[in-house]
Amino acid sequence: MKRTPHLLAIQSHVVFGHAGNSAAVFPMQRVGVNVWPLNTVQFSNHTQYGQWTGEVLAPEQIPALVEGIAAIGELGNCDAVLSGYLGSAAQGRAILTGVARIKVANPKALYLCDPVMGHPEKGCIVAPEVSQFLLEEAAAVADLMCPNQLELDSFSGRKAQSLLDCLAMARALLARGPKAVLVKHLAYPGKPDDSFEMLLVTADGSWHLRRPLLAFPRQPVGVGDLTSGLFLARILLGDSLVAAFEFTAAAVHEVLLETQACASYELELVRAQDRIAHPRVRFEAVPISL
Ligand SMILES: Nc1ncnc2c1ncn2[C@@H]1O[C@H](COP(=O)(O)OP(=O)(O)O)[C@@H](O)[C@H]1O
Ligand SMILES: Cc1ncc(COP(=O)(O)O)c(C=O)c1O
Ligand SMILES: [Mg+2]
Repeated sequence: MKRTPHLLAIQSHVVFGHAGNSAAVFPMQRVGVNVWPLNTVQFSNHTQYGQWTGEVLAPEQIPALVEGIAAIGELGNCDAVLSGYLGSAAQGRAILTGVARIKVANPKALYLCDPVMGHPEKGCIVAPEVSQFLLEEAAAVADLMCPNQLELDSFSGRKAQSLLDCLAMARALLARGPKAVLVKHLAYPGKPDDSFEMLLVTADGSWHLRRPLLAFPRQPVGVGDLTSGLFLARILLGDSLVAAFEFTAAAVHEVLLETQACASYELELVRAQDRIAHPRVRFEAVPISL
């Protein structure tokens, strides 16, 4: 029997609704991965509501929890680490310490870094030290990176001018160390208004994918976290990078269709669970080159 992969997911938790681990853990479990959630914050709800209660985990707790798993002899079973929103560069460095410890226990373990920087227009931006940490320290260690356009622009220090420009920017990030860069959400002058686009860039090639842009009265939150979680889960389950990319686009689109049909602001993950595991739609990743 094939072994079920294990994945340590280090990101935020919200009590109500879906963002961070609260958007990613259940879908990753639903597709067949054992998830070890390590919650960097526990908030009442995601920050786009403009108000919340809760606490941030002290950075030293991250390596301490990893050591606890090592002490019971389970760390070698960790196949991957996923990290998302960071409260501080110190929390980021604590994650890298944990990743290094896990790579000693299991040299094949993968690290996916979602370099969450938030949206200035949504009033959620990270400190410059966090952006700098992500580019200068996390990119060198990460096997996979999943920025959105804003994060890619921030890494490049300029705004993308075209699709080929996005490709060049993703390649520049790839050159800093990751084996693959998934741009979860493209934005560039000339992009068709009715499409939502993503890009996958690896040493072997680059692929572009389009899916329909759905209308929402308020943009749902947690879509990026769902995207990076499913992408890593499918890679652990044996998909190629391109197959994982296509699966992720389809499964996320299914969640958004369900969410739109329910006129819900929060992602309808429970209602969409069978569609996550077995997406009915399919989007093709089309090879592109400079
Ligand atoms: N097919 C779609 N139609 C409409 N909006 C979408 C679609 N797919 C994703 N979105 C929205 O696009 C945004 C996701 O991209 P972005 O915000 O750049 O990434 P992240 O979720 O990591 O912040 C979210 O606001 C999400 O709700
Ligand atoms: C607590 C928390 N975690 C993570 C996120 C990231 O969500 P997204 O996937 O939409 O970038 C947010 C967004 O508001 C949040 O409030
Ligand atoms: Mg995000």
